[in-house]
Amino acid sequence: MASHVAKSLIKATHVGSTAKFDTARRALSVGAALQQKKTLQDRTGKNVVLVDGVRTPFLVSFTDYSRMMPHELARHALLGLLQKTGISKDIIDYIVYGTVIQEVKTSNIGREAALAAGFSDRTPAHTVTMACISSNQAITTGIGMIAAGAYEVIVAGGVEFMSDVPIRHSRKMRSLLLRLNRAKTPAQRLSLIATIRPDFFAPELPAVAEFSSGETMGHSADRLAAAFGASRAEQDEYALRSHMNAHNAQQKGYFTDLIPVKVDGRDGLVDKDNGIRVSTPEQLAKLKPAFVKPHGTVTAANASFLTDGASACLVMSEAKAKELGLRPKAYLRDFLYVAQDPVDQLLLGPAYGIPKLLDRAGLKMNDIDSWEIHEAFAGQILANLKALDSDWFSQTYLGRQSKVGNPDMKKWNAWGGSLSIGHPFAATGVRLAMHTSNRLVREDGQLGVISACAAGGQGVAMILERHPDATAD
Ligand SMILES: CC(=O)SCCNC(=O)CCNC(=O)[C@H](O)C(C)(C)COP(=O)(O)OP(=O)(O)OC[C@H]1O[C@@H](n2cnc3c(N)ncnc32)[C@H](O)[C@@H]1OP(=O)(O)O
Repeated sequence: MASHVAKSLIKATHVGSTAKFDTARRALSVGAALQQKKTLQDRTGKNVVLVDGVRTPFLVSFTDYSRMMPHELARHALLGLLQKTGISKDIIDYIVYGTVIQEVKTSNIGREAALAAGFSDRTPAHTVTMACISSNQAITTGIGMIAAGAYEVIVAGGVEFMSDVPIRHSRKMRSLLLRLNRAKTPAQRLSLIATIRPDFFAPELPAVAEFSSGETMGHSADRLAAAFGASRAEQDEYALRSHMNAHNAQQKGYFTDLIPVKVDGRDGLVDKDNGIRVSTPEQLAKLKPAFVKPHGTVTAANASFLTDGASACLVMSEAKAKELGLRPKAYLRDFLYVAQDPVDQLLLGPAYGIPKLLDRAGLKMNDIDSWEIHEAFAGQILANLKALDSDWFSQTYLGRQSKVGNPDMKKWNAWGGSLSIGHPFAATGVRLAMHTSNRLVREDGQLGVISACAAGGQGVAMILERHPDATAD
């Protein structure tokens, strides 16, 4: 850190630019405060930075966004990013965008959103999907593109829209309709129509469920919580903590990643998350199990709720950010993906990813100043915490000699998490990155870890390091 600051100061002095000198001086004072803390080596040769990021308010599905289309929400995120960073569309080389449940008409939603936002038709865009870690995948795809020297300026993000999902005809009906389309004579058509039976009309609704096992995420979370001995009371307590932390952060105006959305037909702007709801332990205890009935422990309040929302962030090399006069939030220092048994360990991504990431970076739990861990379910978080603190789990599944231990819970999701803020699957990764970056500034930290589980039994872990120029606005 100190050498980086010194280099930028020397460079600024050489070019004689007042603005650059001010930036370097500011960096020096922040850098001096941070120099006692650990700094990580760049692994890409490009010092890739997260310049800034935004998200639409995350709304409970079937509320204010319900009449929109997902690419419109994504368009707001892209335009909001341009407005917040003050950059021109023309400098964006490539857009990588995540979505999980695709709207069939806009399957490459990154491209449709970019066109709707008025980006040049010469700006390529592709859509990635990796369940709840899709926008992490978008960010890390961008890092790879920059590291490879293919592109310099990347927009990464994601959108999820649970107020409208594709509902299919049954397989029998689909097959019939396709064959009808190919029938050559009225007689052939009539004989096909004569095969229709009542069960042809049963629609296929998409489920938040694992394809390979057929089990819903909620059911799996309930089994996981039971396996790790996370009680209903502990889950409710964790969920309440998430809502209280989010409420506090919302009241203090910490969610500076939010960009307001104008929704047609609605007065005013949508400018805050609407799922944050501080309840009481008594109210929470009254709720019935949502998935495993009647004895399960996962309820509507200790599960993340179905959410609509979109996010976008700007990723480039540090040198490019300097050239453009931008003040990055954080270095994107390292990342990795993990995959494990999608039946019994479906939601244990953080328990696998965090130790591996820390080991690779030579860090311990207490080197981390800010944890932003996706809260799919309170029971899933508690299971991951118990796994991280278990020698048995570490020896049996991670090939480590001992556990990595417990994080300092004061540093864990201090602004709430997906349980309270919401979880539009493919948009959450950017929210985690922005809350990490902004918390590092407000809490005067240096290193932040993001981790999340995802359907398919996969997971991500990433390390961000505060940039000396970062502000929390
Ligand atoms: C890797 C991953 O991320 S996997 C995770 C993927 N995400 C999921 O699987 C989403 C899981 N969540 C869900 O499917 C749904 O939110 C469910 C099934 C849990 C709940 O859905 P619904 O039943 O529609 O929830 P709804 O909002 O109606 O709440 C049910 C009840 O709980 C109450 N409730 C919900 N949240 C709270 C809260 N925080 N405090 C107090 N009460 C609450 C509601 O008021 C409602 O009470 P009522 O029945 O008296 O009106």
